[in-house]
Amino acid sequence: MMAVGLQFFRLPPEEKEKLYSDEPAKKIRLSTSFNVRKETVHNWRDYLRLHCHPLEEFLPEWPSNPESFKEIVSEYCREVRRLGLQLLGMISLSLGLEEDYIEKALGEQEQHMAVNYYPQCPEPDLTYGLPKHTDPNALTILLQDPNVAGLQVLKDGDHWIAVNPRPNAFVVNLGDQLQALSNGAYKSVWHRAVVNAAQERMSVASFLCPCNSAVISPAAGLVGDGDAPVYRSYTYDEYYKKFWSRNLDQEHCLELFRSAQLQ
Ligand SMILES: O=C(O)CCC(=O)C(=O)O
Ligand SMILES: [Fe+2]
Repeated sequence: MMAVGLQFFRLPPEEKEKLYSDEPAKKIRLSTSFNVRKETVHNWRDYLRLHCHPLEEFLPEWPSNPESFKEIVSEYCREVRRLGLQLLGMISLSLGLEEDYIEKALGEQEQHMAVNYYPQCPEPDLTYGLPKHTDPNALTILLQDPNVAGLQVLKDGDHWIAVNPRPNAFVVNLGDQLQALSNGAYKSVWHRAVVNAAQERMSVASFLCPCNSAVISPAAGLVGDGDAPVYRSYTYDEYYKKFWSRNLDQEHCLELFRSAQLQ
């Protein structure tokens, strides 16, 4: 997966330009930074963003250069989805819910992928690959460059720790929707990617996302008995639009969805 991703970013600019777009709603696009339409300070990142489910719907539009791209990346996407759904089952159980609770609550989940490419940066102290953010979706499965560190997570709200790559391991991030569904029991982690002067870096993030019409609210089994719902109900469509209308490093987007009683 990493190798074919890197081959893609090594293509000549004229070839890559055909896929360039800064329109967040586009389902297949090559872009840069995070949201160049909104932000005033750009980040040191290029990324290829693909919608991946249902595969048959999107595959025809995926890059056909490098030649092996579609085959390798589609197999990767299928496997990652299987893993993600298994994890959601385990997370449901860990909350004392039915194993299929979260999967049902999220509806037929979309799956998006960001193939991130962070070039060597001559002045890494002046920028980020990705600034501090939480992922807006439900669950993120991140494959890191095995040889170059860069991911950091915020611990106890006040210091950053490096999550260095481990051979053959994924990093799993819980996103905003699992924080909401679990009524805050699971936290959507603040994380960022730093860049360095010596080496380029890659990461591949696979995002499982609720279907747009899914109504997200704290699981009924987790509220009551003195535990008020921390978040109000909303559709994922509403959440996702709000997320992309903002800058990445503002306050937690979920803060805007707190229930009225608790504000
Ligand atoms: O490059 C990384 O390690 C982090 C990527 C990430 O957080 C994202 O794509 O949302
Ligand atoms: Fe992220």
